[in-house]
Amino acid sequence: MYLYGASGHAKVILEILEEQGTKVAGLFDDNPAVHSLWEYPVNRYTSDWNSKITGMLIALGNNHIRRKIAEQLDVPFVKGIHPKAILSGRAKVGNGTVVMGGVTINADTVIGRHCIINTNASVDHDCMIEDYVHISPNVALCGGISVGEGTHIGAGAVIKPGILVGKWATIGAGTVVIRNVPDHAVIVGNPGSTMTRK
Ligand SMILES: CC(=O)SCCNC(=O)CCNC(=O)[C@H](O)C(C)(C)COP(=O)(O)OP(=O)(O)OC[C@H]1O[C@@H](n2cnc3c(N)ncnc32)[C@H](O)[C@@H]1OP(=O)(O)O
Repeated sequence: MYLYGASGHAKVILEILEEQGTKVAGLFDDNPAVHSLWEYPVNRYTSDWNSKITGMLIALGNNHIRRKIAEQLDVPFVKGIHPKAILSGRAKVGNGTVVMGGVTINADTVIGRHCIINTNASVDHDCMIEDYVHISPNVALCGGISVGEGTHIGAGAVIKPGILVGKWATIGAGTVVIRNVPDHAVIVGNPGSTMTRK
């Protein structure tokens, strides 16, 4: 089992895998100055590794970069689920996705591939979360919400039931979303509205 990315996000994923009892052989990072993370070796990735890798998670928080790396690598992706996350037996989680400690995912919710469901987030019943989404710490998604590919929901945001959030949108930290969000929008505040700069 290997991770791609040797940042702070990788530290959290490493500890999930340690808790799961999954043996991690090492990490990859594009920065040639990085040779280890804790006791784990960090290598540069080349296609020679493809046949040696039986499980991989991409430990990169940026949704665009995570998609780029996922599309480049020809390896099997696995999921990482913290033992102290609460997952309904009727929820589905795609490969490449990580679910951090304290998360709750309720019935009939579907989470796509290469998502991050971060510490203490709550994703309630009947939600549909597409690939490469990051749901940050302490986010509350009520029931029946859809979140499009690549969207980042900032820490502590709250989204009202049944809301549709578009693709590659950004919801600022602490935002309260009460209306549907178009693709690529940046929404902040309470009630949430399009971000403007002075
Ligand atoms: C484990 C982990 O760490 S997971 C990582 C979780 N990360 C997050 O939750 C970060 C979420 N990111 C944010 O909230 C950011 O502020 C963003 C993406 C919404 C905006 O970032 P930037 O583009 O750098 O915007 P910037 O900081 O220049 O702010 C622009 C304006 O919007 C306002 N603004 C920015 N973010 C917010 C917010 N979350 N809520 C309300 N207003 C905001 C600013 O006050 C500023 O207003 P002003 O021009 O009147 O002073």
